[in-house]
Amino acid sequence: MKAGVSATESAKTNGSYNIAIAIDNVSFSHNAAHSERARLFIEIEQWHLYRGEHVFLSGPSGSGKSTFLNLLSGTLTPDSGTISLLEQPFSALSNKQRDRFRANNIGVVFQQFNLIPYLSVKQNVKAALYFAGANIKDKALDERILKLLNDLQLSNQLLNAKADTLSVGQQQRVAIARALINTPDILIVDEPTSALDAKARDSFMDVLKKLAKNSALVFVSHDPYLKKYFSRHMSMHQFTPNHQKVAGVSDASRDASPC
Ligand SMILES: Nc1ncnc2c1ncn2[C@@H]1O[C@H](COP(=O)(O)OP(=O)(O)OP(=O)(O)O)[C@@H](O)[C@H]1O
Repeated sequence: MKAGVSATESAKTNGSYNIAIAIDNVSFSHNAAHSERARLFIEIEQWHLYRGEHVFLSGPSGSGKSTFLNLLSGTLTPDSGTISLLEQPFSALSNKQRDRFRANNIGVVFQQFNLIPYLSVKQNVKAALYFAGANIKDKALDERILKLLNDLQLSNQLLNAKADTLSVGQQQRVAIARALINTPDILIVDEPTSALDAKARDSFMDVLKKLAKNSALVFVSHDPYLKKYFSRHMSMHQFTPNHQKVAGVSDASRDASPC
């Protein structure tokens, strides 16, 4: 059992919960004192995402997408209301428990990938296992890393290459491997395809959708082309009703069944 989340973990083992993310009456705004920019107000009465459900979130630059993702991953705290992941309200966890919960249950792919440049591909992926409390000397983990990298079409020869020697597309795949190695129930992916050409973008989406099949996936992108991969679409302006109107993207649409 993982520290501080025993009820959640036992539910996870039994597969007894279906809602991966639940948001209730949340409001948030950045501290105006720290910003001369237009102030963003996020207000969400009720929102949830099921296990295995994949949602496409869009909105123009500055509309609050990254802020929303930071609320979901617990790196920002709402001013009011509750965000629960796997039925665990974040507010009930200490900082240490929150870090461990995040490492065990949430995979994040950042816009800039955030790989550790001087570590190898293998070491970057292993770091995620380490933070989740795994015994990284276990040889079986090396097999798991290799398999995942192969699934992501990364050559074995790159295993010991330093992250800062990789192409952008290769870095992106390592970032996905790092996010998926703990088989997270929740996957948060922020603008991952901006550096890819059309062919690489399609192949990336196919692999991501397949590997994230059982995870709740929140996928942020400016690229309307990618909407076709998702049956549920949202625009950030649904969450910012009292902020300036955000142009461009249609309101939520949702299939009855998960993607
Ligand atoms: N730490 C902060 N303090 C104050 N304001 C902030 C902070 N971070 C973001 N903001 C403001 O909140 C708003 C939303 O920013 P955010 O980065 O969430 O938008 P975004 O939709 O992710 O943009 P992009 O697509 O360019 O990444 C912007 O007006 C931004 O200036």
